[in-house]
Amino acid sequence: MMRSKVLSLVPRATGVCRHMSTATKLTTVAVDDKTGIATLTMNRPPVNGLNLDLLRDLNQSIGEVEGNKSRGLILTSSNPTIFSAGLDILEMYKPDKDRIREFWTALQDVWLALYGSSVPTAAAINGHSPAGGCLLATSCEYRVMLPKFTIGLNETKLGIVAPKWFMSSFLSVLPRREAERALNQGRMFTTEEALSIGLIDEVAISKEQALDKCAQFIGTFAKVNPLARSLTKQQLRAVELQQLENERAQDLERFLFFVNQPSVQKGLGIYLESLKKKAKN
Ligand SMILES: CC/C=C\CCC/C=C/C(=O)SCCNC(=O)CCNC(=O)[C@H](O)C(C)(C)COP(=O)(O)OP(=O)(O)OC[C@H]1O[C@@H](n2cnc3c(N)ncnc32)[C@H](O)[C@@H]1OP(=O)(O)O
Repeated sequence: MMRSKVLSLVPRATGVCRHMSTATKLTTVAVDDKTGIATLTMNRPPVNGLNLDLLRDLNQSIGEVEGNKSRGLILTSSNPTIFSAGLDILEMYKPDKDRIREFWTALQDVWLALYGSSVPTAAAINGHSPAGGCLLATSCEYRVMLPKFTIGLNETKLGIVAPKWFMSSFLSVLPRREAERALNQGRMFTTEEALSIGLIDEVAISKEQALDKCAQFIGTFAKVNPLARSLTKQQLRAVELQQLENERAQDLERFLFFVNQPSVQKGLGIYLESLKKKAKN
């Protein structure tokens, strides 16, 4: 049996105010004593929407894994049908002007930390993974997904535009022609389609099997010099990482300008309503 050391496992607060800042954790990190692999689990009901609090916790947890000499990181979800619904639209709809800056900055931080992580990373995608969920999955080096779910960057379908660094992660996984078409169409892929196009690496029949397969992938580096491996990864990813580092401020301003356009706000409102109606039916 796996002996896990839970590094941070604090119950979630039941507060209802969406802008409430809490000291509670929306992620947990468990390190397997035998393999040394850390499993980072997102736990923000109902859909792991990436709000400011979850992004901050993710960033802190990735930092914890970097700091605790783990052999690798597996990203997954405690929700049995949703990996992550992507960015929490409530953060972007009628936003608070200070909080939205912190929100986007935290998202940039998470991407820089995950895409640039020095340890091998894998995503056990145990549920739907649209937009920001797909960003997290494609920031990892390996993806194992359960059947009958969907993954993709659907931004154009929402009338919004994925930033360049979302595209970079996508392009690090898919051939350019496929990535370009999927991005322009805002296409969501089923698990089977994602496998055939190369957006995911393997299909697993259960979360447990997905975690095993991710651990096996990380295990393939056991005999590779860790410093040589991590410097190689960082060199391969340096251009995209450096580009966001250099353009962080402009990227934030671009986002703020776009999100505050009346037409974008209107579109987000309609989309939120459609999600709520769907949830009621
Ligand atoms: C202007 C911005 C500019 C640039 C930004 C560009 C980058 C953007 C990246 C993004 O990530 S945008 C977000 C994109 N995400 C989506 O389109 C996913 C939307 N959600 C779904 O498709 C589904 O909810 C699901 C994830 C497939 C899960 O389906 P399920 O049937 O299990 O749940 P349900 O739809 O009933 O939802 C439950 C509950 O959660 C609310 N919800 C869902 N997704 C979001 C979200 N992304 N943000 C906020 N809230 C979300 C949904 O409304 C329901 O709420 P309710 O219970 O209060 O009705």
